[in-house]
Amino acid sequence: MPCATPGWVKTSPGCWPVTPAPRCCPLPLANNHGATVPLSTLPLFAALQHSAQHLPPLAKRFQQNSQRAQQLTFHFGQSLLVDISRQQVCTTTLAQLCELARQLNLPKAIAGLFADNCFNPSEQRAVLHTALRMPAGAVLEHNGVNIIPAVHAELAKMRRFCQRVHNGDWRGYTGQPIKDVVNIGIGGSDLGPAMVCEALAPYCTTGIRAHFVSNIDPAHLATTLARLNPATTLFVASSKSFGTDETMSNAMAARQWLLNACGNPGLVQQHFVAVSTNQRKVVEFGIAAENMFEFWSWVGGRFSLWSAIGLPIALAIGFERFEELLAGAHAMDEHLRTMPFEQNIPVLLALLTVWNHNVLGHASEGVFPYSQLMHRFPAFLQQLNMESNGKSVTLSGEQVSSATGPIVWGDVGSNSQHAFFQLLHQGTAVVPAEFIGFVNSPYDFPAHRHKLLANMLAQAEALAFGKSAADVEAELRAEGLSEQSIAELLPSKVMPGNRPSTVILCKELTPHTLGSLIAMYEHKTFVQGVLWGVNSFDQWGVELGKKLASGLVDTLMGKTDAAAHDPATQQLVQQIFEWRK
Ligand SMILES: O=P(O)(O)OC[C@H]1O[C@](O)(CO)[C@@H](O)[C@@H]1O
Repeated sequence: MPCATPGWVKTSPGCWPVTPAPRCCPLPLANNHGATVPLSTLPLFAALQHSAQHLPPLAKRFQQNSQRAQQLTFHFGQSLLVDISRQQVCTTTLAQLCELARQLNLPKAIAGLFADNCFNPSEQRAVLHTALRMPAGAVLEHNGVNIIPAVHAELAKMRRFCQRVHNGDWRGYTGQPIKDVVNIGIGGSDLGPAMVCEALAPYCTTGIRAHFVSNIDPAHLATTLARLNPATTLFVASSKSFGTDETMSNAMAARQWLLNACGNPGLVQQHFVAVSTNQRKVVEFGIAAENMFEFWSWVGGRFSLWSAIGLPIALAIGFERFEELLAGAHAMDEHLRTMPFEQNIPVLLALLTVWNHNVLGHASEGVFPYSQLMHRFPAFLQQLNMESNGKSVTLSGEQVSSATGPIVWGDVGSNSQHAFFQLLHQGTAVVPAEFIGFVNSPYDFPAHRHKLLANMLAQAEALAFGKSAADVEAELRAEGLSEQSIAELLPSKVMPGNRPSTVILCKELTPHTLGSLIAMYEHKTFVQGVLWGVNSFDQWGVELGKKLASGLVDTLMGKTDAAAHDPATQQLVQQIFEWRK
């Protein structure tokens, strides 16, 4: 944001309305974790573009190299592998991409991420979410103070709280133990915990049911409360800023619901805890400071599920399982920090985005978990990646010279096969796909499990190798079709193939594996941002809409005129007034 003082930048806590008032801070002179030159100006990038003009078909690549599948499969421990052999790359391309990353300062940026040297300049904040999953004995200094003891002190507070809830020592206004926990938050204060609780449903054995309310649509809160007993319900008001309108409105309405039931404001305390960085606002809201779980400005909202924002996860799956999630993420941190780029999974995945998006021009990335439990994973990834890398200016404020964040989208398999995979196979847009599969499942119906994985494998194969005109013709001929019918049907039945995909195969969906998988995508996002030279840790693009919405609330409540708005908005406001009951 521009500021009156040249070379300075206006910052805010990243929420609206902004309190305290925006302040001015010096802009760092040099960016300390991004590429110092644009990707597109490097001779190596031109070489990659040149090589992309003559890509052999995937079928030919496999024919010519019998070791291709093994050479392009990367293992993470004993329970996760990433197979990129169906991407339009060879080992030479990968070596060039890795060299490109080195030329774009990636080694320094990765080291910086683990050493308090990764910075979010437009909000004047450090980026230290990896500290949240470091073991107790680790040391990570921020402003001269080792922050790991504070991280573990907060984890210990969460553990004690979980024990009290699980043992039935934390009781509601009638003296009954808590049975349901409702997380009230949005964006990073909702998507991560909601996704993890759903993904780890088989581990939700503590007897505490977790619910999530995020939307300002009253249907979300109303339908959730309708299923609950206020006497046995605990609310977790979750907001980094404790100023987000949706969360505050839902939290206030939930408090009123509780008050209506118990009739005594003093008893509401037993049903509300908060997770935030803003103690003043939490206390102003009426939640006691001792019932607040803290995290820190150096944790970005979309990277925060490892902090106290993960409290509903720990309540649902138990604290020990939550620690396994953290350990899985830490293992991926170590992988990113120590592995050479040529075997570094998050780095390779980010480089494949550069290859597919910047070199080959594919505008979106599809992510398809073959797991019903991973239903919310694409939505989580959308915030993680698109809020981080949907940027058009570099860290130093210049317009970017190449495309940044692709559109990330997806849904679970096999459902998505019956919805939009047609476009993936035969549409004019090529969508690089990431398939995520799990070999084992705690559920019965073994035949279903075989079918699920078979479908995933089949999709990757069909995308890569397609079906040639010769094969289609032979098939139609075998069916005894006339020459005319064959000629008519053939074009619609040919599958072009050569459509890139990655298969991420995991042994089982455990807390540890899920932690690693999420951290893998966090690091993929971070590395992409470094390669594009953007600030992956701010989100100024969402602010204008929040401000306009606030003004329009007054208009819809009849307090202000719509005249200040554009003609299209005025017309719609008029229609709302006419139709409103
Ligand atoms: O946790 P908070 O401060 O309520 O913010 C919620 C979400 O809103 C955003 O700021 C975007 O509006 C996200 O970045 C964040 O995760």
